[in-house]
Amino acid sequence: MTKNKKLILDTVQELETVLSFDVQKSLGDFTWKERAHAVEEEAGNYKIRFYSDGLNLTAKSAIETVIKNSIGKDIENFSVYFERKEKAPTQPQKQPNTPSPNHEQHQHTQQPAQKAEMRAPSGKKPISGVKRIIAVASGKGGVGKSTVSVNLSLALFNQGYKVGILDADIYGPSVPTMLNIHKDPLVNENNKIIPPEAFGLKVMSFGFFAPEETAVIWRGPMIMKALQQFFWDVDWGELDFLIIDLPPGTGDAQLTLVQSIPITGAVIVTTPQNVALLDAVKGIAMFRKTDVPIIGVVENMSTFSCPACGTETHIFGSGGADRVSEKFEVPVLGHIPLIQEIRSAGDLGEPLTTLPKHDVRIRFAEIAEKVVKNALTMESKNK
Ligand SMILES: Nc1ncnc2c1ncn2[C@@H]1O[C@H](COP(=O)(O)OP(=O)(O)OP(=O)(O)O)[C@@H](O)[C@H]1O
Repeated sequence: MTKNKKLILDTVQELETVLSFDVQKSLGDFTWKERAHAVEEEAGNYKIRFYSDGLNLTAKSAIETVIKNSIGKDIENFSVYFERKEKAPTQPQKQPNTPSPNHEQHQHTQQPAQKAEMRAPSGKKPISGVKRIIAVASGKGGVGKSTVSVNLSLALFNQGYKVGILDADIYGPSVPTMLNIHKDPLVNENNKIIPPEAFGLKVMSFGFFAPEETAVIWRGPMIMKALQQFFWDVDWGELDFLIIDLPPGTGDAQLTLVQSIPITGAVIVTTPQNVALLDAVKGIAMFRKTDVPIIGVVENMSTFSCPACGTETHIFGSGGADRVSEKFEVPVLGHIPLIQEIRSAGDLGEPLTTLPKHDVRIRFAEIAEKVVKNALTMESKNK
């Protein structure tokens, strides 16, 4: 039991790295570790004692959600116990039937936690030298998000921009393979990580640090800490665009990520199937709620080109991205066909956008032009 209490306290104290900037700011003069100061256990119930001096209800709710998301998977019965560290100079008269101002207890016994509001905090921290950050997202895995991230990055590079790509997909970091990078990043004299370069792109990926088989055991706080290092401890130099290949889905990792840095806009990747489109819709909703503009939708694997006769078949249905576009008033940036060459180019680390005059290169060039145009429009609106 004692061991459990220590483990819970250690885990909670590590959560500082996943707090939004708004909550971090509201901690004031107390550090997170000072506030999350003890864990008590009685009859299998764990009480996490937290000093809440100066915190408003929104901050408390966000703190509860962060704690619940971290330890709620492993421990069923726990409560966050908010109390004052410093006694108020004069204790107010206690009103009948009002709770004591000194503590409020929030029990989490099999009850859904209060959902923290999905609002983008104002305190986003820019990445030094990076002019625009574009998130490439999909509601579901395997739709070609990394393929689009890599080829879009190269298409922007082909148009003369300075481009970096950050592979934030902890569960399937495929960018190093797709760009054929097999060298480990070095650290410069200022202790900044130097991103390896491939085909003119600066590249950073979880894949450099965690082999695929170990990546899945990383827990939320570790992932967030690593991501934050990728934002602010990498020597990105001067970039016109940083493309971030997000992990698939719309969970807490994605949410924290989009709330940490000022994202110019998001590109949503989908395939024409209904199920993928529903996931794309969730992705759009997440970005809208966090005030990140949608640059547009790329429909991947839209048609199958028969390598023998060249016939185009809509094997996953058709018009999906157009339906999303109409419903949410977001532009369609382009359609990429399902062709075996894209898969083999990905496996070999020779992206098709590096080959002159290839149809896929032309399609991504058009997508990149629209991305630049829309991103610049968004940027000027924000000024
Ligand atoms: N248009 C395409 N035609 C043929 N193969 C494709 C196409 N797009 C992607 N692929 C292949 O599909 C597989 C999954 O693509 P990719 O890794 O880009 O998807 P993802 O959405 O990033 O997946 P994950 O969620 O696992 O990160 C890869 O083998 C890739 O080469």
